[in-house]
Amino acid sequence: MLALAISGLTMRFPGLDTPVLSIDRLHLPAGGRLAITGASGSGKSTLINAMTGLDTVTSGSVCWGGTDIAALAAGKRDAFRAANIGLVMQDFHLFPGLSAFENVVLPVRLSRRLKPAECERALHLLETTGIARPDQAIETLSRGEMQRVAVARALLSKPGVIVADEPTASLDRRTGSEVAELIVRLARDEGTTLIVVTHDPALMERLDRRVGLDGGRIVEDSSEVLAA
Ligand SMILES: Nc1ncnc2c1ncn2[C@@H]1O[C@H](COP(=O)(O)OP(=O)(O)OP(=O)(O)O)[C@@H](O)[C@H]1O
Repeated sequence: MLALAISGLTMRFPGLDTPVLSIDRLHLPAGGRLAITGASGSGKSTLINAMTGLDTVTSGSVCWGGTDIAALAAGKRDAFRAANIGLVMQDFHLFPGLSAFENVVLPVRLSRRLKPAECERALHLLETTGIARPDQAIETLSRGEMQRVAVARALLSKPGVIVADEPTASLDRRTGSEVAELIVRLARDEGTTLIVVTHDPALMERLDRRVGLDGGRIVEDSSEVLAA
């Protein structure tokens, strides 16, 4: 599991006078479970893109267990993300025309040959996430099942952290609640740090800390409220 230490982080975009994101300090211990909330446009996706290295930051540092990914070139950030960060997105990002199993192993297969142990782990993760037929075509699964496949895929390479961007937002309440329970349980069982952007109260209450954004700044931090 990985600890996160963000400091002096800003993200600016061309044509805008002020930074879209300005985070003085955000630390999360290894194994921590953090919810990020905030209104539309408050900077949640921009923060996720910065902390996962999907975007280049304007200034500041984003350290995962001692590696400052803000100081890495894009190619090295991509390699760090592939090795250390499991991503789960709102709209699943699965590939039609492939089976559930093929979707889980696709990111590894795109970079190198799949090892037999990874093949076994993919099948085990699909079983753990409640997918009974690994060879079922992905487009025939229910939405809840699709998100379960995306969770299994995120965990295949034993990442130190799972970052999920509104993972239950496109699911109905009951299915969303089941997926929320699954993500938190697997993060605990697999020993990964967990960071989730969510408005979902059922998911938020399963995490130990909530940070709220407004105008790209942290305006609320439940751990500081508790410490005060
Ligand atoms: N590439 C970009 N160029 C210019 N402005 C951007 C860019 N990306 C994001 N922004 C702006 O940054 C602000 C924060 O956007 P962001 O997508 O991070 O918000 P969000 O909290 O994730 O919103 P939502 O909940 O609606 O997805 C918004 O005002 C958005 O218009």
